[in-house]
Amino acid sequence: MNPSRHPTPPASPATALSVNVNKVALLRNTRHLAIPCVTKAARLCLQAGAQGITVHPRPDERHIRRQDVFELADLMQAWPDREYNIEGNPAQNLMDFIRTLRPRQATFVPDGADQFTSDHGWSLPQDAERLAPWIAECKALAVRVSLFMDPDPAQMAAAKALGADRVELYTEPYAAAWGQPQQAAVLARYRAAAQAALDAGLGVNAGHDLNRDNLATFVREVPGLLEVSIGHALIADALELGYGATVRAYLDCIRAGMAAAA
Ligand SMILES: CC(=O)[C@@H](O)[C@H](O)COP(=O)(O)O
Ligand SMILES: NCC(=O)COP(=O)(O)O
Repeated sequence: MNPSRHPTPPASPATALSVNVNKVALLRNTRHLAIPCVTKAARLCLQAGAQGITVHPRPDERHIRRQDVFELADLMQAWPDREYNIEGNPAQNLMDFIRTLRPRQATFVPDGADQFTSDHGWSLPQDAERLAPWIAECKALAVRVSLFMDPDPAQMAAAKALGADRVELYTEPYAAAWGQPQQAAVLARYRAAAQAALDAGLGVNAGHDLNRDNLATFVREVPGLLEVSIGHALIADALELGYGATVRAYLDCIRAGMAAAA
């Protein structure tokens, strides 16, 4: 489909929304019926204005399978103004996808093969030596590199020194603190980590357990946020509201956060 014929998305907020479609694949994998369709979900999210699609093809293929990664790459060819973000551990299966598909962004996540979900970032400088060649290879392929990191200001300069373009702040601790007495203190850590990343010359992404309740505050409070990748809560909302209305609701949350920050 000619991209020029796609519906014009609403005015894009500075913070891009990348929809993670892992959980569409998880539901699909529970029957041999190819529904719900992962590429249809991605297309509907893009049509509603999502600026990107994210997948995390884990080695056990519990949700996103190799074929999904390739079919989504084909879909993204028709949306040249949107971004494809492939997440994974470069020590496992990620680099084969990067070499073959050259997505706009690769997000390095230090997950073990059988990990329940992502629950921590890289440790720098401890992980630096082994990450450096993978980062260099991605850069040589013109693939932007984002490192999944805990909100630790002290590690941001090392991420930049490694050649990373961005960091993705792991936001589960923020989501867990949402509405709790410690919310302000936790949010202050993310502000400090983002500012340290910006000071080091890194772009700032964020993700994990963001949702319609906690997103606007995070966008308002965290400086320089370029992208949020959101899957679990967004797909859960889409089961109730549909993909289009859900994506528009999340874009509204981002806009509200940007407006409050202005
Ligand atoms: C890296 C991260 O926080 C998520 O993008 C990750 O994809 C979640 O993985 P699951 O969808 O398997 O929980
Ligand atoms: N990098 C975070 C992501 O892609 C989605 O995380 P979640 O919203 O499924 O927790």
